[in-house]
Amino acid sequence: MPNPDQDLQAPCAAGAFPLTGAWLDALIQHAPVGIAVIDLSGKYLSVNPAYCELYGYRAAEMLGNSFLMVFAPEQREPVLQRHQRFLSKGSELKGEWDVVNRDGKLLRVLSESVAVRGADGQMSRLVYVLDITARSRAEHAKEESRRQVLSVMDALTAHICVLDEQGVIIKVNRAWREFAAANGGSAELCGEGKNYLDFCRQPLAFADAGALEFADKLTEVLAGRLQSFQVEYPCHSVQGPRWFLARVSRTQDVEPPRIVVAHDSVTELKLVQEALRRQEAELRDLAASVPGALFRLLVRPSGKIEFVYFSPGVRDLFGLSPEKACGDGRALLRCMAREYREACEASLRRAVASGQAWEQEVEVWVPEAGAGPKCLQIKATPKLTGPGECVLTGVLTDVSARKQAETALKASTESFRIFFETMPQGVVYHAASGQITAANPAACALLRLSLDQMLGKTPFDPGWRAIREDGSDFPAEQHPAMEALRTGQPVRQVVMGLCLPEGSLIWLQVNATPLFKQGLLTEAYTSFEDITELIRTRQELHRQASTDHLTGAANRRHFMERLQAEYGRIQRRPELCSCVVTLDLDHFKKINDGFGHAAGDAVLRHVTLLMRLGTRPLDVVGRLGGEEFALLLPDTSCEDAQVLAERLRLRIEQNPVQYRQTIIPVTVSIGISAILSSDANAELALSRSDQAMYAIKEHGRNGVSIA
Ligand SMILES: Nc1nc2c(ncn2[C@@H]2O[C@H](COP(=O)(O)OP(=O)(O)OP(=O)(O)O)[C@@H](O)[C@H]2O)c(=O)[nH]1
Repeated sequence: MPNPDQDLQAPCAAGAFPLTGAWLDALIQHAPVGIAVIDLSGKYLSVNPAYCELYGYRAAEMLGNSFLMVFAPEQREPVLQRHQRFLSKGSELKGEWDVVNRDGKLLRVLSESVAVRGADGQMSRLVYVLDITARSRAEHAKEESRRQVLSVMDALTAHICVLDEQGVIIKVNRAWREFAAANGGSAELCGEGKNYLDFCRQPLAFADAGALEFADKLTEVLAGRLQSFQVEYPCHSVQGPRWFLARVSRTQDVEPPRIVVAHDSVTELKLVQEALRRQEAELRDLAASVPGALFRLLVRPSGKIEFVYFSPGVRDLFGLSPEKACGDGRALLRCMAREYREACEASLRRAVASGQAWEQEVEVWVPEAGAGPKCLQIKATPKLTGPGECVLTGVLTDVSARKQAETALKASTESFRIFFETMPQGVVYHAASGQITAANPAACALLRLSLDQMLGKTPFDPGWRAIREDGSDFPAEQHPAMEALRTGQPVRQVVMGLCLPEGSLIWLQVNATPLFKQGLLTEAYTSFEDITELIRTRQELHRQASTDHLTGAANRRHFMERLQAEYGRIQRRPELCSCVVTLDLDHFKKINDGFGHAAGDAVLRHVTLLMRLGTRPLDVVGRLGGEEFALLLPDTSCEDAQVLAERLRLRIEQNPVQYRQTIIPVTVSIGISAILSSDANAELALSRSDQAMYAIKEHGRNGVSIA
């Protein structure tokens, strides 16, 4: 805007214009610009057509009226003052003004004034007015647009600069300035007025070797041979990795041409891309390491099923590449028998409808992927992705081996069950506690018990009295099952007598085997068979072999065996005391001779019976030969043995043998000896008792003597 004060200080040039009325009128009427003459008070003295047209008034409406009519009310006072100061002091008055035309429309005018003196000698102002509204608006719009461009540029996070065709930086935005300031003072090198091309050609300008390539391409754009290009480059800082995308483009339809360079940070994008790439790589590794094949399939709203992903494992399963498997779903279906296809599709539809996992086992036949049918397990999770559209992600696993094992196991289990049920041997399973968990029918039959009566019982149950072959108790903790559970070792061929609830005694041969699960001893089973007949036969044979057939007493060999065993026991435990007794019939020859040999035999049986009756079951009554007998008295002192012998002697004496009608008196001579651990052998004790017995013979017989 012109400075009114300055304008008014200018010297008045009114005297320099020799105007006459006619000349002035002609000038005003024909001038292409608006011209008016305004007197000191502000009244129009003259207006030309162009002036009237500019403001939209007729000349009659203006002449005689104040020129302030074309100003907005708030401008009128200062405008009038300037007008009057101009005329009173004299000067040029020019500048741009905002005025208002008759329609109230705002106009921008350029005016220039000169002071002229009229014929009456009064000073008037002659003003030339040019409508510059359009130009002003255009300039304003341009300025506005420029400001907008700059503010937009400043608002952008991209670093932007505008170059001229020589590469000189005309404008940079705020981000550019800030980045330049924050990165090693490059503001001096790439600020406004600097040549950006020169900057790019410096080593380490903003990137590495890519900078030269960038500069070359920029040169092409500057020369107009390339419209635009973009290049991504790393520009890492101490704070971390950074990447930028530089975009260069040449403006079109703008003169002179401008080149816009924008550097966008794509670090975040790059990091996300990098993370995605890593994730995808991990997923690929995972997919490759998963046995079988990962897959993803899409069920369209139309019901169409499309495989959209397969991991490379599909090649092993179907002999197809992942691409082929995705592209040709039918190739997969062709590998399935019809019933599997239908079952598979039905279960898939159910999973999609319910949102539940899709699980199915199918048998496939893939000639390309090796011989024989395969059993594949499908497991997938559905996820709705849109109305009626569902994606299922899952895994296909070859479970043929497992299936075969299951089938084999099933067959084996069935075989075992049949075997278990029908085998003649009894089989009983014991838990680690010893409790019976299973028993086969043979076991029930052998033990005369129902399954219910057996389950839960242990060898410690009082109802199970077990004995050894020698008649001694078989402790429950030594039961083969308990032995196997305790030691983890199998126990073989143990003979066990079982006193059954009904009272009978059966003999079993028992084997026990520990069973392990994952290295832990969890149970044991016993198998047994009835060997009662065998044992009885054996016992009979033994009895026969060890028994004197006439009297039923132990024969000499058996008696000596028992004496030997007792001697061994005494040697092991010298604190114990056992005795051996020798008993010889007195004058037996006379009985034979007097009553006959049969009567002698009867006497021998009679004495044996009395010996049996006078001793304990664990004592051994033996016939050593002829009319000589012996007793083995375990855990018996010499005193006790003497009492027993005396009682026996008396009983024999007082109970003569009745043979037919004959009473045959019998007496015996008895010798006693302790079995000493210090003896060199078992026979020594017998020898001492013999000597004691012979001593009695020598002293009249029918007596007892201790060695
Ligand atoms: N009836 C019978 N007699 C037998 C048997 N074995 C041996 N004898 C007889 O037993 C008799 C034993 O006689 P001796 O050795 O002289 O003894 P003893 O007559 O009892 O005289 P002392 O022993 O001195 O009192 C013999 O006559 C044998 O024949 C047998 O199994 N049955």
